[in-house]
Amino acid sequence: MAIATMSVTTPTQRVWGRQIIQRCTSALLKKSLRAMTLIRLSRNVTPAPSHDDSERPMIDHSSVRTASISKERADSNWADSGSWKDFDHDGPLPQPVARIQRYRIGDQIGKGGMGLVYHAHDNVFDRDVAIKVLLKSYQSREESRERFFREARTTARLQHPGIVAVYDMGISDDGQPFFAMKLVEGRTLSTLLRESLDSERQTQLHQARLLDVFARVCQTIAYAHSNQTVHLDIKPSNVMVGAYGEVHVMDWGLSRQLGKSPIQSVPIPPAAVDCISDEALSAILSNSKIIGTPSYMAPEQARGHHISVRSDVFGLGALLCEILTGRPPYEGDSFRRVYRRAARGALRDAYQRLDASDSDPAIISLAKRCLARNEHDRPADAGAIADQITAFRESSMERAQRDLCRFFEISMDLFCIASLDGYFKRVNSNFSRVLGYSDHELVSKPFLHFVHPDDITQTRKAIGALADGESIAEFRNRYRDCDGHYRWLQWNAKSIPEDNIVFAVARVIDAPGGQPD
Ligand SMILES: Nc1ncnc2c1ncn2[C@@H]1O[C@H](COP(=O)(O)OP(=O)(O)OP(=O)(O)O)[C@@H](O)[C@H]1O
Repeated sequence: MAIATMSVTTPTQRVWGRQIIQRCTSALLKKSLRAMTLIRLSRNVTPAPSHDDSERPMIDHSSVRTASISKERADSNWADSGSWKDFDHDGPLPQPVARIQRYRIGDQIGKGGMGLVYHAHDNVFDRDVAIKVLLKSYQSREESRERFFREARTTARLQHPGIVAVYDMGISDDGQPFFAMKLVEGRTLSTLLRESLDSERQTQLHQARLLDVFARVCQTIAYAHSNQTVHLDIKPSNVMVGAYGEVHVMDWGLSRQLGKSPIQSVPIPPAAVDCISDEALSAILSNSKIIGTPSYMAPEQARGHHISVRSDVFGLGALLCEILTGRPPYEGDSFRRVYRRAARGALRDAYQRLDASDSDPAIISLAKRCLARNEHDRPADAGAIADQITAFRESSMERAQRDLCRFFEISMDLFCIASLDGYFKRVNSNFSRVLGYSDHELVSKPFLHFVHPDDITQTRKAIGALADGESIAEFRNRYRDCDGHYRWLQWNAKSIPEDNIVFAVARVIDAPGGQPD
């Protein structure tokens, strides 16, 4: 393999030569870094929270919202964010904070369709927890109380790292139904998606992280499916991502145990969806007991037909659609418009947006299959989607590793990965061609061992700058070859401080006479 030895002669050519070196080396660095990033993600390395993260509130206050049902659902854009539950609306009166001897109740951290969620301290175990209290307007209704406790029981029964642990449930000292659960300190996926749209963080890296979250949601739902449980309300606001990357699927309030707790919904005939007036449709829907969130809902669920694990598969497809395109499958300026689209399975717009996204075709195709109008055309269950995501990530990792090896070996340059503690971790074959040492000799001694004594100080300075997080360091130094001669190298390096490593590319810039040109 050729070794890059520039033999430029005139000053103009020398400048041009340096520019080429810089351009080549930084392009190579960029490619290798991208490959390494994919490898890190595929290995499921969870980055430590950034400074950005630590400065945010620990709890996602942005998802506190008023969940209104009946009247407001008809004329607001509620369908984009709210759940449409088969129970009645919340009253306007403020709810007194529940009193429970065991817990010291703190700030309200969220409000859902059925309850208020508080930060609390468990005096018995001396730990912080979240406490959900049934909304006051439902407290007198036996059906609502039963539904609320069913949510607690279902969540407690499903024991999985992706589902919050429920610690306790009961009636507060002042008569309010409540349950206590693990406090998730993090943000909802809807907040993360909003951030990625708002900022320049809509990068390949960011999308890969979101796909990682999606894969974990699939695994959690797969576990629920293996326990005959369907969630039926999968959407970004029901996924919480903790400060250390843990992913929780929240809000099992609408879930059903297949065969045990069927939904007694009243099917809506296609003619009703298409032809009747908005008012008549509202009246039918109020009595239909259909559950879910129309923007993310499978057609059979929206029409009140038989639901199955494949209805959740559609919900996962809807989640993936929002990750890839920034928007859910169905949108509209009124609840009823969104509902009609969901009931008809009007997915053309979603498919077009998916096709236009710059995501990998394999992932786009998976999203479209999950969103198939006919449930039998969808993957069989969440486990099947999790398998496909895993296969995709593994093949991405293999590709990235292959790319990295290729960059290493086809490079005309000396290409290495070094750790900030002063050792090469990996060098390409050009090192031994230029310097004459074996790879083993190069990686087993500190790299300063090979550097000319007069260049050690400035080499240390460059490494120090990289360790301090400076992005690219360019410098020159002399390396001693196995015959005791020194070769001038021009370096371009970039550090990945969180992994304690440096990528570096060097070119030999010996000029006749042994001086750098
Ligand atoms: N265990 C928890 N730890 C931290 N925050 C929580 C926890 N449970 C819920 N929350 C917060 O409270 C909010 C309301 O949660 P809840 O489950 O009542 O309803 P929701 O899923 O947001 O809404 P809906 O029931 O209308 O779909 C959540 O969006 C979340 O921000």
